[in-house]
Amino acid sequence: MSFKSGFIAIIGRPNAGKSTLINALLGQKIAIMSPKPNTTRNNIMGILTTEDTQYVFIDTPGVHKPKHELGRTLNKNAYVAIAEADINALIIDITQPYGSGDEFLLERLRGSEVPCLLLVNKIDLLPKKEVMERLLQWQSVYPFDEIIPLSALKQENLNELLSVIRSYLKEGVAYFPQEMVSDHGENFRIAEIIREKVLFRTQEEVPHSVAVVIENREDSENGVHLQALVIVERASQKAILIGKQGSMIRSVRLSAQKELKQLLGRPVELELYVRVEKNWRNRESKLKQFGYRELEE
Ligand SMILES: Nc1nc2c(ncn2[C@@H]2O[C@H](COP(=O)(O)OP(=O)(O)OP(=O)(O)O)[C@@H](O)[C@H]2O)c(=O)[nH]1
Repeated sequence: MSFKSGFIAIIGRPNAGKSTLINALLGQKIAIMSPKPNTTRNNIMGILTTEDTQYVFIDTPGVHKPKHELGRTLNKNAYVAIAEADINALIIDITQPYGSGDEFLLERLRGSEVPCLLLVNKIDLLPKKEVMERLLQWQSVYPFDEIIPLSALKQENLNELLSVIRSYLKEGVAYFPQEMVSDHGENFRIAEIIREKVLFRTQEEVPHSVAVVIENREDSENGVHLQALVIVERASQKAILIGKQGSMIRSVRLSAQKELKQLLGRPVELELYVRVEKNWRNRESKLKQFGYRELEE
């Protein structure tokens, strides 16, 4: 059988399940996931290489109405992924009604000449009959090349999805070595895991105001010593994040430490510091410093 390869942009509104899907397809955590919208802030490649195919999935930030410079950068990066992909895969949360956010994304996709798939996610949450009704509605709003119902969380229909994607890929060589699973290095994944632990423990504006930067890393025979900065926008957010007698930051630290030990396969000692950087989401220099680069179109 001939070898095929290509880039598949996974796009969708915040919370549709993009990161969950990519992690499920790869069988490991490439991108953090949370119930908070706009969890993903970078385009992250998840690379799956099988005997006959290399799938390069691009997990993109959820497209939304931006309120900050950060939000504008996130949207822009999703559009760059659309423009560069060999296949666009729009993922939707079937439990959410069709709305202006979807229309906005479809407008973007209309300009693209590559195949466009609709991935209908979270089918585990609705009765089959209702899933069918909603599929028909979606069929009427856009000429998708394929519509694939699935559950990223319950890992339903994922093999079917891979074989459909393969049928649209062109013959070609592998872009990346077989063992490579992501374009982001280990320190990126470490910072993201810490941020995920914060997201799960905070509400409203706090999760959106947090960035994590690895300040120092020392690897030794005994394990890994990490110092990380957790950045927030206001002193009141810093107080929330530290918690009563440091209880919140301690809980974040312990939970992150546990997962990092698994990721690195060695003992991990994590130190966390909370710092206020006023209004960082609107400051270009800070966005760059914290790793949120705007991609070139
Ligand atoms: N029931 C159910 N929940 C799902 C499914 N897929 C994802 N979720 C949940 O939906 C939430 C959002 O998932 P993510 O994968 O973080 O979504 P995302 O599209 O990457 O989100 P952003 O990064 O905000 O753009 C999480 O709480 C997931 O557990 C699914 O198939 N079924």
